[in-house]
Amino acid sequence: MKIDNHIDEHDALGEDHIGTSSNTPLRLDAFELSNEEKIEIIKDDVRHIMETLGLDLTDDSLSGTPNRVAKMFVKEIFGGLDPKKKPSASTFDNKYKYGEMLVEKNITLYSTCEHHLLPIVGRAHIAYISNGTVVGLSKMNRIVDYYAKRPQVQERLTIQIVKELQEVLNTQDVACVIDAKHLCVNSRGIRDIESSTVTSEFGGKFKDTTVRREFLDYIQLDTKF
Ligand SMILES: Nc1nc2c(ncn2[C@@H]2O[C@H](COP(=O)(O)OP(=O)(O)OP(=O)(O)O)[C@@H](O)[C@H]2O)c(=O)[nH]1
Ligand SMILES: [Zn+2]
Repeated sequence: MKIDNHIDEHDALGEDHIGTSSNTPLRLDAFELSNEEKIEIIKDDVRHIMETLGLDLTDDSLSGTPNRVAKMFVKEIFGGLDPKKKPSASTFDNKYKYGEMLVEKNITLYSTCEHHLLPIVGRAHIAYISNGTVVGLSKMNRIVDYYAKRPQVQERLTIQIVKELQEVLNTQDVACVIDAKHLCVNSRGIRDIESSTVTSEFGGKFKDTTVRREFLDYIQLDTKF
């Protein structure tokens, strides 16, 4: 079981099928269609859903919706399924010998729940301790955005962000906390508007309680979003 154009270096497809990896579960033929071909197919699918719901697609407010939704899926909210969109993370030597943790906090997060295809909205907080390499600050926000733009569960998203940065920075000493609202919980089903979900992944030195505490103190998790 192998694909040539795999979605990123963490995605060994075989592992997904036994449910033990943090990879996005992908079909073997995930990369056979171009984005334009995907848009054409999804457009028909959305039109079919709308017509099944009884909507009149000749109405000028609705007629453009299938195309609009298809483009939004492929190019925007699920754009992180396209490996070409993966941000290249510029790294630099830690010439200044900065030895403390660096925290990039309150990174705006928009993702989509893979169970209901409803939005997940929140904040990601990242920390790392340099092992000789530093990464451009904005690249951390870009990595969050790339992995968020997929159908996701918050647990997997958190782990994918940490794994990516561990690779970019060549160190295990990376941590990520995500605090997010799931509209599938807030706006339907149980309809609990107040609840949010916190997930975390602590690698290397962040497994130490004092180091972890320092990170958590910096991000003060009562941040509202
Ligand atoms: N673990 C986890 N669960 C999630 C995430 N996003 C949504 N869910 C949950 O996925 C579950 C899907 O459960 P189902 O019982 O199949 O779906 P449902 O009948 O729509 O459930 P309700 O939301 O309770 O109405 C729900 O409990 C969601 O709250 C996530 O990121 N992580
Ligand atoms: Zn959901």
